[in-house]
Amino acid sequence: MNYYEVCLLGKRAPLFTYSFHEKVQPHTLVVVEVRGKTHRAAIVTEVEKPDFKTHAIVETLPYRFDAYQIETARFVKEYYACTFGEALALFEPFEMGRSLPQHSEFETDIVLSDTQERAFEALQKHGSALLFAPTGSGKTEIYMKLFAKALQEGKSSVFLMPEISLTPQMEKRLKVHFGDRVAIWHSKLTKKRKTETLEKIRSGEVRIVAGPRSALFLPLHDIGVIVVDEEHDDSYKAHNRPRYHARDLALFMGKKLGARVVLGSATPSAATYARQPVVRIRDPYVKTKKRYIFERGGCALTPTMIEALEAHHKAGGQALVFLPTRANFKYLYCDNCGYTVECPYCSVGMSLHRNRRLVRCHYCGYAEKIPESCPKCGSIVRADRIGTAEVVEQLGERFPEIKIQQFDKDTITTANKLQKALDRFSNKETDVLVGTQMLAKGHDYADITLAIVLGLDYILALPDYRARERAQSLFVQIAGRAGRAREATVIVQTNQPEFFSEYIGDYEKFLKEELQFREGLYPPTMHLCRLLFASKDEKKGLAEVERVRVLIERFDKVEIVGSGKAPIEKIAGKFRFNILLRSPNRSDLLRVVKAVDDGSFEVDMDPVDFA
Ligand SMILES: Nc1ncnc2c1ncn2[C@@H]1O[C@H](COP(=O)(O)OP(=O)(O)OP(=O)(O)O)[C@@H](O)[C@H]1O
Ligand SMILES: [Zn+2]
Repeated sequence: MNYYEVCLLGKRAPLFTYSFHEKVQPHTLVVVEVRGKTHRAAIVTEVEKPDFKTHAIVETLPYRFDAYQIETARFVKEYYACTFGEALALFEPFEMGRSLPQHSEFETDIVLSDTQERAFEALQKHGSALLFAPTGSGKTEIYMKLFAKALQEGKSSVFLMPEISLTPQMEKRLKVHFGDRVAIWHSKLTKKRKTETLEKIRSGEVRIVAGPRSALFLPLHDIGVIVVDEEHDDSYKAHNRPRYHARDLALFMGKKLGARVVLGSATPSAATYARQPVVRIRDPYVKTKKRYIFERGGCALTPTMIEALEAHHKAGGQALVFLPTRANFKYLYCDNCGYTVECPYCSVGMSLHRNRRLVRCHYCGYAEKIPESCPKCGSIVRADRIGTAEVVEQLGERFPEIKIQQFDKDTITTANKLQKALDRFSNKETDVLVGTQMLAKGHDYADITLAIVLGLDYILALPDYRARERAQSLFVQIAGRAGRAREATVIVQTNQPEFFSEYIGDYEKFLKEELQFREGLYPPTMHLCRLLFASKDEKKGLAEVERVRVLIERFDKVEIVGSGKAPIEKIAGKFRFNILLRSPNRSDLLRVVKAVDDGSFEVDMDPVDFA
């Protein structure tokens, strides 16, 4: 009899020992029984006969995880603090005994401009690099040339994009050049489609997979290129265990695989800009004129905007109206001057607790009374605003002849609805899209001549160290959806117009200043880790936080920025608490967290969400 330690895939469980009458290779997929229920599991190692009673493996399956998948899963387990089984469950294993696909010739008709060609060549010089290029500069064309080159070398490619809202249009563009060699992968595919696609990947028919972060984990043969488009986007960070960041994992996997990693963005994250070699393009592919109008005032449509909507519609143009997602937490902000109550210690906006009449920093816990009027301009501060539905309604009443589509998570709930909404926009059955962050990402429509941007001040006031970066990047990305082929107007409602106008056409300047501001406080020079606690009993929860805080203090290695209640104090009947840790040294942070981690809290390394 042989004995094996196995990990239960996707389970927060320790390794278990099972027996099997035959030899089984490490990393093979198996089925085991735990308390009468069957589970998918993977062989971790062979072990000596244990002195306790073991059960037999129910079945071995003809699938195996590759060495790079195992190494990446180990890294995820250590770095993002989860079990090996949870980490490994991210991956789809390879099929055993499947012969490698034949390398077939591939001709491409992708023609890059000189500027694009230079960037393409420059990217070849680096194992990984940032392609820092404005919206509409043809990053997608460059990626496609990279995929074509990989194909010519008999290699596969992974093309990550932040959200499935981008996949339908991208799929069309990719199919033109790659036909059936390309497949789209995302979590909303039907089970049948998933099985079919996986089979095509395993057989080598599909050599390019495009999709959101889960597309990183497929059994593609011989990955030569990994592209992370819109690398600045937060949706690359998983919000559940394992809380990995797909961009960072792409870099890790690229090294293991010897694959080239290209991170692309018009508005790269400050961290990537600081860490990666930069390949720069300065101009869009089609240079068009863009006019910017800044308007002060609250988050509402102004007469200028309404006139512009009508005029652009009459001229046959399409328009976008952007409003930020309703934040999960409330914060305070002056409608008149844009003033935000900031924590004096953390330089982030403080969140509002109206019933307690205070504003509190949820990084460090510092609190003060809600100011009765804005300390800067004396007018009344407020914390409410309108959403997409209200704007759609307002516009609908005003212009019954203009066809408006609400474009946010409330209305676009399925892949099918998304496809239909985008098709209607593309066919000009819709004139105006009114939406949230979903609008900002990568869409390429030639006839958008007007972009209206509301509520950027709310983003600026977010209690988040990346508030400025998020506001800037949204502004540039939304503006970038307009004027891709025709002259366009961008109307921005903000009480801090200088903050946006200063960097128009020069995002790099913003990044440099932002990095200076963060020096010694926030990433990339400092690393953050957030510990999340939840408890039905408020007192017990607080005591738990206190206990862990005291343990961490003993190490004297990492800074405790703050601890206490989370900004969203209660979810699903559970009180929420957090501890925010900071250190210039990642391994110190990991070591301390590991030493105190007894499973009673969630660990969020490199958090992007502070709610
Ligand atoms: N070399 C090229 N040949 C033909 N068309 C091109 C070329 N480069 C760019 N274009 C066209 O210009 C438009 C913008 O290009 P693309 O969508 O690739 O830009 P992008 O940099 O990916 O933009 P974004 O950052 O906004 O996603 C597209 O419609 C694309 O087809
Ligand atoms: Zn603070």
